Amino acid sequence: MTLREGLPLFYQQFTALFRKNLLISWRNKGATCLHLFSSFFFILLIFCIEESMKASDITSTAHKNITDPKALVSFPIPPCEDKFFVRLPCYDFVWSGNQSLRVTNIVSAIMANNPGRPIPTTKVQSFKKPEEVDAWFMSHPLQVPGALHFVEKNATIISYGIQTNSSSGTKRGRVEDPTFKFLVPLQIAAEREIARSLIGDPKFGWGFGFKKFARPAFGRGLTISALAAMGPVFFLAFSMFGFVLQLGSVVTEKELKLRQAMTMMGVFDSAYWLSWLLWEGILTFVSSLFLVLFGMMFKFDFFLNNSFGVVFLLFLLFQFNMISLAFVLSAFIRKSSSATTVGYLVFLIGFITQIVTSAGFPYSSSHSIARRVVWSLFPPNTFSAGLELLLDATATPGTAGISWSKRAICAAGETTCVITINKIYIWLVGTFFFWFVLAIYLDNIIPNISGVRKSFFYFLKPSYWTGKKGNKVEEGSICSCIGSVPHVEHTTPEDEDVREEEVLVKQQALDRIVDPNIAVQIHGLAKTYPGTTKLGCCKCTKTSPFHAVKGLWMNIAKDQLFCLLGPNGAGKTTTISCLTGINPVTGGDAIIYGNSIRSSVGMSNIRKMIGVCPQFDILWDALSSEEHLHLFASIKGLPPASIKSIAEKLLADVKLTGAAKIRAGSYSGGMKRRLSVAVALIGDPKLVFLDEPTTGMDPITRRHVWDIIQESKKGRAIILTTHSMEEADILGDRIGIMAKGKLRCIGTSIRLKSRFGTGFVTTVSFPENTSPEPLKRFFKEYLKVEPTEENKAFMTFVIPHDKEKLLTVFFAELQDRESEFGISDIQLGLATLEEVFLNIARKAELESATVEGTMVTLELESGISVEIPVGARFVGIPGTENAENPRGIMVEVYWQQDGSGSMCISGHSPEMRIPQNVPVIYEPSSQVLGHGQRRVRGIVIDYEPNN
Ligand SMILES: Nc1ncnc2c1ncn2[C@@H]1O[C@H](COP(=O)(O)OP(=O)(O)OP(=O)(O)O)[C@@H](O)[C@H]1O
Repeated sequence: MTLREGLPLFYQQFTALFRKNLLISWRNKGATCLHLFSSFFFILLIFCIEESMKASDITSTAHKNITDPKALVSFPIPPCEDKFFVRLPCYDFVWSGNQSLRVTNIVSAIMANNPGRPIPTTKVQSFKKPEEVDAWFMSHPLQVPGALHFVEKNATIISYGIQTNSSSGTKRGRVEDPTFKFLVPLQIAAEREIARSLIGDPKFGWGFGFKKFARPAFGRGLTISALAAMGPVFFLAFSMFGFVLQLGSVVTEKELKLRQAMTMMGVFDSAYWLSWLLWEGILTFVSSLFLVLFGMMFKFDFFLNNSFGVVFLLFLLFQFNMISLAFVLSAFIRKSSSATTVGYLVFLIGFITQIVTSAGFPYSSSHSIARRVVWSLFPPNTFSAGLELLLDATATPGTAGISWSKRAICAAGETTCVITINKIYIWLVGTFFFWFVLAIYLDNIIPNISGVRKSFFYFLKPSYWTGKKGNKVEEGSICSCIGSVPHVEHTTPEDEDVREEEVLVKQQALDRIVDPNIAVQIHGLAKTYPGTTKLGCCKCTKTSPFHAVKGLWMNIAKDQLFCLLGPNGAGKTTTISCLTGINPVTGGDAIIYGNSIRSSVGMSNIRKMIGVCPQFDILWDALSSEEHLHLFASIKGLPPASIKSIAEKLLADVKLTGAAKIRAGSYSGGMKRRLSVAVALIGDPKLVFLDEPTTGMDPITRRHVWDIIQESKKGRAIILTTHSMEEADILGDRIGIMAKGKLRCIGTSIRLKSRFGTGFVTTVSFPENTSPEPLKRFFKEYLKVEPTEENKAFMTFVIPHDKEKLLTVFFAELQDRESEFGISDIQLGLATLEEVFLNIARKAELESATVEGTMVTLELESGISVEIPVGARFVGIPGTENAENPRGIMVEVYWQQDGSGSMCISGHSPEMRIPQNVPVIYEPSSQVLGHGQRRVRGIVIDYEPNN
C-alpha cells in the first residue's frame, strides 16, 4: 500500500485532526456551549445591573421626558443638623454687621419669617466684621453650614454676601449639594428681608423659584452606564472561557502523550497547530458574533451606534489573540489541571492592566512609543483601549459612534491622537502573529514530556525547512546547565551468546553486510538520561546522569517476534523509545530496514513502517475506537478510500467491532489495550513495537490477543516487552533478557532454559500411604539429588544439566521399578523461563548491589539477622566456623520479584556447611553490627551446587 506524502498528506492530516477537534468539542457539549453562549449571560448581567441602577435612582428625572417642568419655590433655611457632616452644638447660620440696628432687624426678620420653621436665637451667632466670622470658623469647624455678611452703605443701599462650604459631601450614597441646600435658602431669605426693609413693607411679597428646561429623556450614556463601568472586565472574563478550554485541550494532549503518539506516527507540526487554530477560530468567530448580536438585542448604544463590523472585529481579533496566548502558555504547563489556575492568573493580570489602561496609560502623547509597544503585547490592554474608544464614541446619547469608514480617524476635537480603532486592529493582528509564532518556537525548544527539545536556533538550520540531514534534538531543561554526559565504559559481555551476537553484529557492520532477513540491527545502542538541575525556592536540587541502556548489540530478524524481558528499570522501554525516535540516543545506532535512527530522514522513513503499542494507553476518552483508527490511519497517510475497510478489519481482529462506536473513556482496561494493539497494526507496519500489550487483560482476552500477535508475525518483525513469562514463552521466537541497561542473555526459550535454568525438573506422584524413603534413596544414589519439594502425594527433584547423560538409563530403571516404589505418575520437564529470568535478574542485582552496597536483611530461622547484598544466593554466616565445619555454615537465599518488580527474599534453605575451595565473591569489611543484637554481615559465596 502506498502511503500519501507531502502536501496531500498534510491536507489529510489537517482534516483528520480538525475532525478530531470538532468531535471532542461536540462530545464536550457543556464546555463548548459555555464558550459560545456565555456572552448572553454577561450581557444580561450588564443589562440587569444597569436597570437596577436606574431603579435605585428613582428621584432622578434623567430617564423621563420633561414636557412641563414644575417650578421649585420657597426654600426655607434648613436646620443645621440636616447637614451631612456637622459638629454639635451647631448654628443654622452666622452673620456679621451687628453694629447696624437695621441689619439686626433684617436678621431678626429672616429668623422669624423662615417658612415653616422660625429660627430660635440660640441657633444663630452674630459678629461685627467678616474677619471675626472667619476667626470663629477656624475655632469652630463644621459647626455651621453658612454665613451672611451685611453692610449698610446708606439709607437706600444694603449690600450682603454669602459664605458656604462649596464642596459637596456624600453620605450612604446620597449627595449633598451645598448650593441648593444651604446657599440658595440664605440668599432668598436675605434678599426678601432686605427688600422689605428698604420698601418699608414687612408684608412685601418676595417670590422666587427655579424651573428646569423642558427636554426629552436622556439616553443611557449620559448618566449611568454599567456597560462603560463593567464591560471591559466582563468581556475579559467572557474570553477566559475559550482561553482556559483551549489551554486545557492542548495541555491534555501533551500530558496524556497523545501529541507524542501522533508525532511518532509522523504528524506534521504545522497540521497539528493549524487544525487547532482553525477550529478555535471558528468557535471564536461564532462566540464573538453572538456577543455582538446579544448586545444589540439588549439595545446597548455601544452595540447599536458603533458600526457592527467595527465592534465585531475588535472582539474577534481579541479572542484570536487569546488563542495564541493559550498556545504560548501551553508550552510551559505540564498538567491540564493547571489550565484553570493559569486562566485565573491571566484574568487577574488583565483586570489590573485594564484599570491602568483606562487611567490613560500609555495611549497618550505623554508616553513614549516604547511603553506603548511593550504594553500592547498583552492583548487585554489593546482590547481595553479599543473598548474605551468605542464606549467614548457612544457615551453621548444620540451620537453615531464609530463607523467602518471613520475607524482610522481620531475622536472629534482631536487633530492628532496616538491611537485609533484602526491602529488597535493592526496591533491585535500583529500580536496574534507574534504570540502564535512564539508558541511554535517554544513548543520546539521547551522539553516535551520525554524531556526532548530542539536547539534554540533550530529554525536557522536548513535541515529544519528541507527535512534533509539530521534535525537533532537535545535533552534536559532549557535552564539546566548540562555538562558533558559521562561516557559508559563498554565491557565485554559475560554471556557467550550475547558475546557471539555482539561479534556477529559488529562484523556485519564492519563488512557493511545487509542481511535481507534482518529487520533491525542494533549497533551499541546507549542511552544516558542527563542529570537535571532544578531551582527550588531555597535550594538547588541536582540529579546525576543515569545510564539507562549501556550498549546493546543485536539483530532482530524479519517474520519473528523478539521478546525483550527484564525487571523494572532494566531499560526495555528506553530501548523502544530510542528505536521509535521518541528519545534521542546517546551512543550507538540502530538500522531499521536500512534506515538509521540517527538521521531525521531515516527516522521519517522509519515512522512510516513502524507501529507502536506504548506501555500506557494513549487514547482520547471522547473518541470511539473507530474514530481513533480513522484518525491514526489518516495521520499515517493511508489512502482515504481504504481507511474504512482497514479500520473495520482491525476492529474485528481485536474483537472490538461491537464497541466500535462507543467512546474509549468507557472501555475496560483490556479493551483499551486491544485498541492500542489495533492502532499499532494500522497500515500494515513492517516493524511493530508492543510494550507490555496484555497488561490488565483477563486470561481469555490475553489468549485472544496472543492469537492476534501470533497472526501478525507474518511478514513483519515484532519487538515485544512483557513481564509475563508465559507470554514470552508462547510468543517469543527469540528472547533477550536485559537487566541494569545491559543485555544479559539472548536465544530461544529452550536455549535460555537449558543454559540458565537449574536443570531438569521431575515430579514423581504416589498414593498417600506410600513410603517415599526408598524413592528418595534411589534418586540420591543415582543422581545425588535431594527433593526440592515434597508432600504426601508427590516429590519434586531438580536434576542438574551435567547429569543429562545418565537420565535415559535412570528413567528406564525408574519406570521398571514403578510398582516397587509405588509410583503413580512421572513428569519430566525443563526449568521454567521464570526461573531463568529470576536467575538473571538476581545476578544483575548482585552485581550492582556489590558495587553500590545496597543491602537487605535476611532473618535466619536460628534468629540471626544477616545483612546481605541484594541478589546474593549462597551466603556464609560469619562466626560459625568450628572443627566440624572449618569454613563455617551457609544458606541458600531464595529470591522473588515483589509487586513493583523489585527483588525480595522469599525464604532460605536449611543451614549447610560451606564446601572447601569455593571462592568468596563479597566479604564485608566489618562483620558484627548492632548493639548486643545478633546481627552480622553475610559473606557472599560463589557456589554452584551442581558442580
Ligand atoms: N526521562 C528519564 N530521566 C531519567 N531517568 C529515566 C527517564 N526515563 C527512564 N529513566 C530511568 O531509566 C531506567 C530504565 O527505565 P525504563 O522505563 O526503560 O525501564 P523498563 O525496563 O521499561 O521498566 P518497566 O518494566 O518498569 O517498564 C529506569 O531506572 C528509569 O528510572
